[in-house]
Amino acid sequence: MTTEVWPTAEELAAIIAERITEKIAAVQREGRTPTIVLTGGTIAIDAYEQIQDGDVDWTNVEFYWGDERFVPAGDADRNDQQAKDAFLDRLGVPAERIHAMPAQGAGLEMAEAADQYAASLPAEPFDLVLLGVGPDGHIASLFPGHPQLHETKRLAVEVFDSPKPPPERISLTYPALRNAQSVWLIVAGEGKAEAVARAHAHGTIEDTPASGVQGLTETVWLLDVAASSLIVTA
Ligand SMILES: O=C1O[C@H](COP(=O)(O)O)[C@@H](O)[C@H](O)[C@H]1O
Repeated sequence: MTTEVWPTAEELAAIIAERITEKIAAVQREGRTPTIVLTGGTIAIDAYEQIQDGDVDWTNVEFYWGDERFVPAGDADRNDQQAKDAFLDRLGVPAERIHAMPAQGAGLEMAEAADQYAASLPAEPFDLVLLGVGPDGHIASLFPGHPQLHETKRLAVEVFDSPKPPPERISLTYPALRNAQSVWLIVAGEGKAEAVARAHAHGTIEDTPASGVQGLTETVWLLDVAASSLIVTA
């Protein structure tokens, strides 16, 4: 695991935007179609807004989500809509490359929606999973103390009681999130400092879900100074 710290949230967002573009370009240079799992959250959206064309074929990237709010398609609360508004539409990513989680109102119960999404995931590891971290240490929609933390079979699950609104969500589980070459946890702000410190020290998945996800090749924490301020170094 590596941790990189940047002076401000603005600088962090710019670096995340650059790194995402570089990662996608590198996978495309290998002759493969990159598979990227997007997160919601404040720093993620700030970063997405700064993503530029770069040396990337944006028509040849598969985008998935780590979690989604189970509200109607197009709702401003949806993580997919926020990403479309921030960069996917601007860069011309075709609809067939955007693997959004099913929305409320599409005729599926939440458990069916989760299972349908799980069935649509690639078998090969994702190239990159991006994860925001909540002040309580949650990642995707895996919240402290919730039973979804212990799911070992299903790759996506329904969440009926998210402590952060809206309450109904779908989330990838650890088995899906860990099936990734690179996992980047992106975190800004003092309000996240305790959770970040726990994940760097004695945190468990029960109290700090962010402790429980590692990439197959790399796990990188990208932080601003405020979010890193309580990490205890030996
Ligand atoms: O609800 C969610 O929250 C987290 C973190 O969001 P933030 O605004 O505190 O940065 C996010 O990672 C997750 O995808 C989202 O659904």
